[in-house]
Amino acid sequence: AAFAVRLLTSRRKNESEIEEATALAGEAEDTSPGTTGAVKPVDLEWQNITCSLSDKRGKHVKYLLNNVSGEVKAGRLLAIMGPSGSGKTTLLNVLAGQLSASSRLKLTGHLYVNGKPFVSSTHKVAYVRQEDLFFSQLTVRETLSLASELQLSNSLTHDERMQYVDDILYRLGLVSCADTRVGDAKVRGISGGEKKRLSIACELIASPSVIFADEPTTGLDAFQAERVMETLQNLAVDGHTVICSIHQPRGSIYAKFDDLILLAEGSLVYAGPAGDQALTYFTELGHPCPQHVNPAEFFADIISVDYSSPDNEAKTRARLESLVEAFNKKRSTESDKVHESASKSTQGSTRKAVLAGRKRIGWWKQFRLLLRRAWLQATRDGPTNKVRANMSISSAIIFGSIFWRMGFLQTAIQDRMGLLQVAAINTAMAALTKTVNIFPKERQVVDRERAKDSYALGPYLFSKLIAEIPVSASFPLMFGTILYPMAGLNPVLNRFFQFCGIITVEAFAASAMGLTVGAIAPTTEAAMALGPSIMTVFIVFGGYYVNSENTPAVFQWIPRVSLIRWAFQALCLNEFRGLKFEHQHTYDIETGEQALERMSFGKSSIKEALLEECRILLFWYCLSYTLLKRNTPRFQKLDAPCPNTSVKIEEMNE
Ligand SMILES: Nc1ncnc2c1ncn2[C@@H]1O[C@H](COP(=O)(O)OP(=O)(O)OP(=O)(O)O)[C@@H](O)[C@H]1O
Repeated sequence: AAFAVRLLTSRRKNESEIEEATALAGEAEDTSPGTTGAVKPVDLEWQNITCSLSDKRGKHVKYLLNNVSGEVKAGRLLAIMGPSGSGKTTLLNVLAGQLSASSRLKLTGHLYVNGKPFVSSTHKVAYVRQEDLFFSQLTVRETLSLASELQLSNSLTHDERMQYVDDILYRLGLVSCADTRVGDAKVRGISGGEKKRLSIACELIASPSVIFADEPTTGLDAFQAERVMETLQNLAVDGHTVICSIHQPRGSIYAKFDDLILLAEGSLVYAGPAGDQALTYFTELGHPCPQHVNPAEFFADIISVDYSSPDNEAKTRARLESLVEAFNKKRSTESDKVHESASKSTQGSTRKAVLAGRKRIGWWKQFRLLLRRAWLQATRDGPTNKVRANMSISSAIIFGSIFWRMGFLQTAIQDRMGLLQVAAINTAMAALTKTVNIFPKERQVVDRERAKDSYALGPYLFSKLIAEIPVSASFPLMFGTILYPMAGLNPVLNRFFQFCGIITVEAFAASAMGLTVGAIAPTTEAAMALGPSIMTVFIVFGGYYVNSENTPAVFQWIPRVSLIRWAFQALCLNEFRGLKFEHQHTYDIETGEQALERMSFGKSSIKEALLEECRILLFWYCLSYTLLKRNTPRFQKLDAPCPNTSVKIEEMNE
């Protein structure tokens, strides 16, 4: 059935045939829930959407959207245009049911899906955001395959799934770059336009009926922008309902729009068919579009307020107000007809409104898929791994040269302790900075995927931990293998292995702390500032600078939670037990055990210190889990307007 839809719709583009094709898809979807690719036709209608912003004391500040109404039918491409700050993204978010919740916002209005009131929990929409975020080391095909495995029904065989992915690659013109890695700032991957089309492709996997795209051409050159819009147009032709916000598109792009909404300062200036009808409407109001001028530029000119001088501002504002008023008048005369057609579509609709709620795949399957992705991401990230390897080797050589063959003189006791503290700090810092550098960006991708209910947080965090063990363990091992013999640490083979084991566990604890920092901090920059600051406190209470017995009572909890302290303590116990030092005076330290007594480590064991380190690791993991869970995005509720809202808005306009 899916195939029939595409064949029918790609060859014949007139509306009645699209209706026929989408109806066929709808029926197929109703009878066979495992089918992919079928698009249920969805008409959206919204009435009197008003979004107001108030200050902290609840006083009204401004309207982000002011009594906005409109509609879009299945198989049509609607463009929302308007100057910057006019409310395009806000309207798009409201229609997608994804306006971020805020106590300062109040959202009222009506939203209908195929004539039925919108219910957020049962509606599935695709939302292509402005920023394209992916796992950079996966290829285009791998990215899509994983999305398909996470989002599609279990009843599909591997071959069917691959066929489906190939089909989407083909439809979105991504075949030529299917096996190219997505790439990032460090490694060049696919182009900006290809990234945007990949974003659309990922959203298409679940065959959403409605596709929202927020400024899909921003940052693209003219050719790429044209291709992206062509893709959206084709999707509309395939039966999807497509709504995008866009800034001043060029003429050839404007020609692709079926419907148009013009917004200015949150108010409607026009809503209706694009093309000649829109131009005729403005001509009738005394604003003809000059010949050979791009209509999109013409609209931008007449609905923008010019702030270059008070005179210009007054003039352009008066023009804008008259346009808003004229459209309100037009709308109020048409409103009776709109209500009639809305009630007809409610009665006529026998199919379910939109995509039915999809069942998420099982925990272990999620874990396996995410483990594979995390593994590919960790092992393929050559530049990052190379930098980490170079850092581990060079810091080991530098510290090894400074603490070269320390020997067993009295002075070597201080040197050994200094080196062990430096090793603990270096290991923790390297693991922390790597995580806080990468995780905030990865979190954005994960947040988006989780908003689509692709997987749960548990399998994600667990798979990340497991996948990173071999890669993350290799750097402390490199560091230890070079440093240990250079510095002449305890020359027993077993002690060397324990040294490597301790710093590896510490690296994981620091990495888990990095996850928590990344979960709190809004940006990578904030995480990079916060992470090392917290670590500095742990360094101060790391056992070397302040003896735990001299720690003021109020701070005594800090050494207990300091991952540096437990790593340092374990390293000291591993190093000093059984060592003998040359001594001349009675007050000299003769044995390693005496040195440990001085540090107040005498009564503890490596096992106990390692257990504490593991507890800290677990604590940071659990905290990251809780914080990430709490950060699940919340969306603003759409309330019904008060009966006298329209009066209030009219009063405000006056
Ligand atoms: N949560 C919010 N709190 C306060 N102000 C907001 C919020 N969301 C949006 N705004 C304000 O509402 C106005 C409309 O914002 P919106 O992002 O919808 O505009 P836009 O037309 O998409 O702009 P652009 O084209 O520049 O992206 C702007 O003035 C913006 O600052």
